[in-house]
Amino acid sequence: MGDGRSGGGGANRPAWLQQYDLVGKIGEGTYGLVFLARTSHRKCCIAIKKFKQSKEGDGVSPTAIREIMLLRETCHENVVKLVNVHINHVDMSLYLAFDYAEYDLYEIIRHHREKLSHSINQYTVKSLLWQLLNGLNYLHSNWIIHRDLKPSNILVMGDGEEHGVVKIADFGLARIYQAPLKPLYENGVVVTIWYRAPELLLGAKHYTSAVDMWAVGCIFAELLTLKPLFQGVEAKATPNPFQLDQLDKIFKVLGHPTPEKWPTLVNLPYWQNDQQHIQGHKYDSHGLHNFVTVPQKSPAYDLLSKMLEYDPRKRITAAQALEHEYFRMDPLPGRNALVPSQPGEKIVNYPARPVDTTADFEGTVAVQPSQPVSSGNAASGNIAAASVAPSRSMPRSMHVVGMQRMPNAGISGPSAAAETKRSKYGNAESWLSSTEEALLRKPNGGHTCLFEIA
Ligand SMILES: Nc1ncnc2c1ncn2[C@@H]1O[C@H](COP(=O)(O)OP(=O)(O)OP(=O)(O)O)[C@@H](O)[C@H]1O
Repeated sequence: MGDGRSGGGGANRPAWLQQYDLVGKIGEGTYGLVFLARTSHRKCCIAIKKFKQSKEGDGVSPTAIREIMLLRETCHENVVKLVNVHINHVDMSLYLAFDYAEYDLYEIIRHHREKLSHSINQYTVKSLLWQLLNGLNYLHSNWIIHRDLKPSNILVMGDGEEHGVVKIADFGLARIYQAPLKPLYENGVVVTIWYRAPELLLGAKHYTSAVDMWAVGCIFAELLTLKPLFQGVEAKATPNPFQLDQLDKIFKVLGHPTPEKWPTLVNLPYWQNDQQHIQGHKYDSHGLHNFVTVPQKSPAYDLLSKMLEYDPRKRITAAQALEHEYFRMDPLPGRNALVPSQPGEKIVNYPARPVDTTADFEGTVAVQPSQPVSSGNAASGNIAAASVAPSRSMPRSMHVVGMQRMPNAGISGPSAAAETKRSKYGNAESWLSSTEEALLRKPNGGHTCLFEIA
């Protein structure tokens, strides 16, 4: 690399970008692009997530910056490490650099379904779930609710010291997305609703960490069956349209929710307002046992049904789930989820992440001068301080997958408008001292309750 494609090229490259050699684009989500890069000195792999600008071009909000500062403080083996943050003052776009993970649950499940045509072994399912719950328990204990858990956000490390270790990605980013970054509905990007909890689908105004446990239940079922459990068709109006089809899919499996079993159901807006489809329509439950491959009397089934409990206050918490009998019986969960479960069992070789090597970065300017790449972690709270994770596995193969080439915005210096924004938002460190965010509310029935949806 270092061939000039890496973000505007040569000597003009902003200081922070010079520590990375771009390999290519590895993905595109609702809010941005994800790139694979290597640190120039140590050749560690890094995933750089670039947030696209909203149509209004509002840039990065103070709330987003404050939120990112909090994310930089998180440190747990099962939570992906945010190693660096950069803001491009030219257009106030945001770059977050994370530890790179070769696999994710979306691709692992897909590989089993489409290539191997056999289920994921019990040890791997249990180890993936165990680690996911450990990471989630850490986040919830630190008042962070993910809000967008789905298989593509659950990463798994490739070859190396952390082989087979699960890393939760994209946690806390929902708060950054809220404003001013907007989802790109107009560009045809689909927001997955398959893992969304019923209370949110029914218009609940409060998030609790129980929404993440619902998503974990859906992911657990998908690991067992290789198929998404509730595959609703998304309603596309903005903002927050009523997702009737998703509720329909859930009710068909789990039966109609009742105020007897879920007392606060009667307060939910869509339960109150949509008499015809929701209250009035009676669903006969087909029963969860008809959709999953584990016996109804097994600990796995018991845990799954506790995760898919309608009433968020009764839904099992991550801490409680970790204590469940399922994790105390053979096969016991392990740190490397990808090793064979029994001697003699064949190891599954999952495909390396495809990389579009034709894509390139846009030029960027750091919030403050970056420090040289070092092996240690940077001082916390320093938004642009460079810190690079210990060596990561390199992708085993690189190939172009025919994605679109990114436009190159260039780095010709900030515009007057950008200068105004820089003076408004550029002093990132000042946000660290700001503690006025009402982060802590009383946990509700064991679940962390943090967010109020506008
Ligand atoms: N740290 C990382 N290492 C390796 N791949 C990553 C990393 N973070 C994200 N990815 C991958 O990049 C791709 C795009 O991720 P991104 O989070 O932008 O979108 P998404 O999860 O597919 O959708 P959404 O935007 O709706 O969350 C996904 O395949 C994801 O697994």
